[in-house]
Amino acid sequence: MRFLKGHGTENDFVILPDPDGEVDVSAALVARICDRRAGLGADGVLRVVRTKRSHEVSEHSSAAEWFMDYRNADGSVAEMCGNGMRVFARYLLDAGLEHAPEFGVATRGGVRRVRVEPNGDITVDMGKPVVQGESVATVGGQEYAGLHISLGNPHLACAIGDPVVQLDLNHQPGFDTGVFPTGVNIELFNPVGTSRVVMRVFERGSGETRSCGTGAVATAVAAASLTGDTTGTWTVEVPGGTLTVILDEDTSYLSGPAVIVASGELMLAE
Ligand SMILES: N[C@@H](CCC[C@H](N)C(=O)O)C(=O)O
Repeated sequence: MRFLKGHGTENDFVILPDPDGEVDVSAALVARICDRRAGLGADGVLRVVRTKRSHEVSEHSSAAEWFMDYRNADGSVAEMCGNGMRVFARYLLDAGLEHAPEFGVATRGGVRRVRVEPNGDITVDMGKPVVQGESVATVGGQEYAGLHISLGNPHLACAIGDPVVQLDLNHQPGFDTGVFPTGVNIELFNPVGTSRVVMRVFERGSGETRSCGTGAVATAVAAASLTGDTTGTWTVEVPGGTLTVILDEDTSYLSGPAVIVASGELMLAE
């Protein structure tokens, strides 16, 4: 099976081109591919399927030619992946399967529009974030309050007083399974000056990653709410780089770099 490897601010993905939807990618295979010692190593897998060949998207998604079949490193599926979408778009452009400056991609969370910026960065229209209430994450015995926000996938974004660089995110943080029955992506952030935050994330299905696009948008929403704003441009610094989030009245945008770093033949099989 042919593969490519790419990343967006070091949130890294294995890309599996499967235009006709012929490959049955089991959870076990995804977990083996993402294993950083016995496999290629990645935070997730992006299977590239023609929307009309996918059985998972609704009729209105057929407006987009391509479906991003996203899987977490443990093989679980997710509705949306912001950095994955930017890397997926880079692949489509490099392969000549889509053309700049703008096109749509189908996901389990609906169609997302992507745009190529003059500097090569890729921007995704992430849709309107939905604040669903408040909840609490527990890290190292410490409780942190935050906002429950949906970007298609679930997030708990917590502003904390302790420096995020000092947190131990080697273990699953605690969360309220009554509020998040299918799990949650947990962002911990420090506001640093005007419209800038430093963020770390523990992703559902992947553990700590060096960046999370949907998490960056959730973090911007939570940071903005502390200032009483709902709109504006936010710089989100993550261990793997810097992302820009724009919040407006109707939607949100995520921008940053996305690169393909390798391609080859995968020897792993079902
Ligand atoms: N890294 C992604 C989010 C991937 C999905 C997430 N782990 C989930 O299960 O919801 C991003 O860049 O948004």
